[in-house]
Amino acid sequence: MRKKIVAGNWKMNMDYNEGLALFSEIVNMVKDEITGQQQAVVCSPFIHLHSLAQLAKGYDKIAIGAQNAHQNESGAFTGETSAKMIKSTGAAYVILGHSERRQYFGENNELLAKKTDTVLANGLKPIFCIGETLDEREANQYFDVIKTQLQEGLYHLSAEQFGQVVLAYEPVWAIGTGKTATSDQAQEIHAFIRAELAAKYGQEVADDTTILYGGSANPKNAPELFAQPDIDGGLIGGASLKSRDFLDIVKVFN
Ligand SMILES: O=C[C@H](O)COP(=O)(O)O
Repeated sequence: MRKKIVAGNWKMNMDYNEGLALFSEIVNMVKDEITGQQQAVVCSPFIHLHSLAQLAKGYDKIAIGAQNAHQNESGAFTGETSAKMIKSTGAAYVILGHSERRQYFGENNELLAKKTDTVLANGLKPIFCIGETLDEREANQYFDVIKTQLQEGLYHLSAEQFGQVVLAYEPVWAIGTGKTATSDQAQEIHAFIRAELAAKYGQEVADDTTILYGGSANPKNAPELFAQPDIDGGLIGGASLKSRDFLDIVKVFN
């Protein structure tokens, strides 16, 4: 049975103290209100990781993640953060290939394949993002775009390695725009992704892979999105910055 996950992506928000205050609220709510088997993950800026991991100690329903990692193990890469450093904070997940990294920092599938290897080698789980832009959707290229992102970014992994990967489908046109994919649109792509995984790795691996939806998800639309058979949770941006909204989304799986 695959894991249900609701991951918050704080992006470049929250100074150190604001982040700790928000996370403390989240931990209290998770502890008191989560009755299901779902996992809440908070992906914060690097500066918060260690402190959040300390606050989360002893609560298995909440885990910490980073939003990026360098592809090299260590070295002269001023300003970068390695997977080993992230692991040492107590974090368990790393978002890779978010569309903002692809768009603003030039991250392509080839680079993301290397980052995935480094993250896995350090015992972290990638939350690997894929999804089409508005132009690609309007040109009806979205299935091809997603297939290529999977092939070039992840298909070099063995089935065993792939078992550590969480996927996040994020249509770029729905991120931060208030324009959510309909549950039917999202389900169509999630089912497509799962069929692709079955063709590559077999049905068992496909059935065990958690595939999140991201893009203007909120407490109102999450119940319908998460009710779809192939949507196993969400990668939440804006709504993860408010503890009540984030928790209400996590609670959809109670
Ligand atoms: O990583 C999260 C996604 O980019 C979604 O962001 P959003 O919920 O603000 O649209």
